[in-house]
Amino acid sequence: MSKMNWSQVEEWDKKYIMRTFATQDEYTPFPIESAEGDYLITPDGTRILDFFNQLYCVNAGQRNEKINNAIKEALDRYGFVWDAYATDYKSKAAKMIIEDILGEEGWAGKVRFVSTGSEAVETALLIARVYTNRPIIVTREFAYHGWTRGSNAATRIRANNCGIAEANAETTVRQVPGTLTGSVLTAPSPNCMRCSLGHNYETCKDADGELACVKYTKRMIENYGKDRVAAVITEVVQGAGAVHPPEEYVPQIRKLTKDMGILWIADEVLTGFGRTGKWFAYQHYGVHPDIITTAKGLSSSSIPAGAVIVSKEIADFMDQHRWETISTYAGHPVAMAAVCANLEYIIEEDLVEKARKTGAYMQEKLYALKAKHPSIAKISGNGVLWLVEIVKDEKLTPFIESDRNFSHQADLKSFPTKIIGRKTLEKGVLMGGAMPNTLRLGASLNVSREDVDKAMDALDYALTYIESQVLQES
Ligand SMILES: Cc1ncc(COP(=O)(O)O)c(/C=N/[C@H](C)c2ccccc2)c1O
Repeated sequence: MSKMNWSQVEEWDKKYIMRTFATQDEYTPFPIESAEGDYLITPDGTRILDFFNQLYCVNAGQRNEKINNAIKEALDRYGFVWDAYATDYKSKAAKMIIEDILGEEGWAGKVRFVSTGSEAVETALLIARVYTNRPIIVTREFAYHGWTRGSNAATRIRANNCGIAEANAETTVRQVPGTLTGSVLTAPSPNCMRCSLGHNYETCKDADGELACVKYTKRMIENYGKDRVAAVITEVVQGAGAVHPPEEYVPQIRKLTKDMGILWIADEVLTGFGRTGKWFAYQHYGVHPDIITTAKGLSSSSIPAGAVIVSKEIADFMDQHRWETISTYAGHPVAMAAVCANLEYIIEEDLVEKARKTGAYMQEKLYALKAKHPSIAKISGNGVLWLVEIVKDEKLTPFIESDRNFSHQADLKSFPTKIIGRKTLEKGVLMGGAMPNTLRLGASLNVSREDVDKAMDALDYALTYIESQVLQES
């Protein structure tokens, strides 16, 4: 039991900290006293299984011993030096990424470290624009690429873009004035179950097998002028927007960008470093991007770190030019020590293969639940990142009609993902999703089979409850 005065912690938390996702009146502190593996421990000693894996970012598990020891060792020497200086940790981290992890593919040239995923995307967008000398970026519906001005201009989560809204009031939300979306085009998301083009996976491919959403993307770029477009940026699996693409999508986006002389940025902030059962999610498709952005699993969030990985061609070009971005903590020596230890741990423990095997087990368990629960319409995913579409009936009616285009005006408590989250917490499991009708499941890459079973039992309990509610209403 903690000796901390937690009522004081909660009082100060509520009194002095600005909160998001809720008004101050709606907000109630959720105190966490410590964390371990896949568990969060509350001040009264309750252990909660975290199937959010925080924000799908603690790949090596909480308080990983190897990473913590490396941080302690680094603290014997550092302090802090900014990115202008070379340190053993930063150079080793870069070498491990380019040679030890990506060396076999042969395309990756250099790395630039930053502190967050948004900064990695900001850097990638800057590099893509200066390298091509073109202004336009193509993003997709429901994309999440960060909250900073450039990365948020490529984000298409309406609730994230829409500024502020009063709680459940029918007032119009107040947009963020001066948002920079003008230089970003929006292509359709490969969201087959609720396709914005009115297709479904069976009907959308043309005689050559091209997906309708890819054809639309091509026509949109042609209409704008491909010589004005710097890059297409994609999450390989849309994390916040919760969309796992059909297998044809990524190879067709790679072909489209190569054919049109446009860069492909793979935003692997959430999917990178083993999350999907490969080092990077693009590797499931036998292609490679021109630029990767990453964070989260780069250090397993032990200390904030992000990175941009660019091709040899882009690295050679940038090497011949003076250019400037300064992020004070980029390449922080202690963060780089954590990155090195994290990558060594993933390699030594073969976490990527463990994630792949856990993915097969989770798929089996989820399909067993699908056979039992009519509210599960679709399961998609791999590794330790799974999406579960929740519906009201066999006509696939969503509980929340606005679905991925919800705004913060909505009654957030009515979202099935929030209802399910409240019920799984009764069983000691944290679970949910940012989108109203789509659960997103994740844990550390070395989550135990017992903990997967515990999460599935909690989900079974929650789905039974939500289906009973639908029956009562009908
Ligand atoms: C593909 C991608 N790119 C960039 C960023 C921005 O990284 P950051 O936060 O600046 O380090 C993120 C962050 N994900 C957010 C926090 C998320 C994840 C799951 C559900 C809801 C939200 C991301 O997923």
